[in-house]
Amino acid sequence: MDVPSVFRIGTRGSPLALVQANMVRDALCATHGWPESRIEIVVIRTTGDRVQDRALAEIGGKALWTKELDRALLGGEIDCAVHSMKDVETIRPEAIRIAALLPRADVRDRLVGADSIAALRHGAVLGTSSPRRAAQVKRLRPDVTTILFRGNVATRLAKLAAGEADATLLAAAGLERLGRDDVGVAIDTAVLLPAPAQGAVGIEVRADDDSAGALVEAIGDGVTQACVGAERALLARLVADCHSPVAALATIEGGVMHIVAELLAEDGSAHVTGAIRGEPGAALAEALADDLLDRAPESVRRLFAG
Ligand SMILES: NCc1[nH]cc(CCC(=O)O)c1CC(=O)O
Repeated sequence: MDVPSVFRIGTRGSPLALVQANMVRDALCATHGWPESRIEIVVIRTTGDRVQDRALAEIGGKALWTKELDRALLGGEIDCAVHSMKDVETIRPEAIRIAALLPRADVRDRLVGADSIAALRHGAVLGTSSPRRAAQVKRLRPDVTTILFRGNVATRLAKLAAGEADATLLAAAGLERLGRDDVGVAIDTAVLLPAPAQGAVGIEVRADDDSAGALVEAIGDGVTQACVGAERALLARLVADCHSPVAALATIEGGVMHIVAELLAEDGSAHVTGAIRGEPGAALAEALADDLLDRAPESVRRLFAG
């Protein structure tokens, strides 16, 4: 195989992104018997990193975390790009391929600032920039209001400590990777269903780069790829993305896939949930998406499927 002497991993520069890039480096070195010096980590600044003061959905919405990495990948500056799959747009350029997913971490959200959603004080303020988390908490607690919380994990925890909100929700996976799993309490997925692809780190390559593709595929986890693939197929069928108030979780047990999903009105005043069990794959997720759209109240359905 034609292998470059140095394998370049492209990543964003946030502390979480760097940890995730290091995880990919370690997996590649362990699997291929490479010394660490074989890998170069290339930090690329994205639009999402620059713009901190507005709702992500407002600033032109799409590809905030991926556009610059895509450009570097397609331009041959890097051999692969590492992403939190939760932040990767539903529809990717044809010239880019998700070659592997690392084994998925804890998929749950952690609540910081209270012991449970029920225990939030009356009229509590939740800091979040996630339409899904805002809608889910308002559904359970209509008295709660939300304010926009952006920035990386440390920034959000600092805002909470400064009293800007009573509580916030953060992905357990991100906290764990940053060594902060002492923070907050994990909320059961039966209470707060996570975002599609939450807890999954993906590695993309150029679709025509068979050499990088094979090297990266060797560190992939098949179950994670199937489950995250199904969650992303559900998003695609809904014409939704990471700014949509949608939650979904696919799991596989004994070769059977189980998908649970939830669509919400942005203020949590309406929602629809559903589940399906069957042969792993996109078709199963699409069937669940169609069922949810069929049953969704109008205030929910109008947010989805174009
Ligand atoms: N949108 C930001 C983002 N993207 C991925 C993670 C956490 C790591 C993961 O879910 O894999 C986070 C932070 C958070 O939601 O708390």
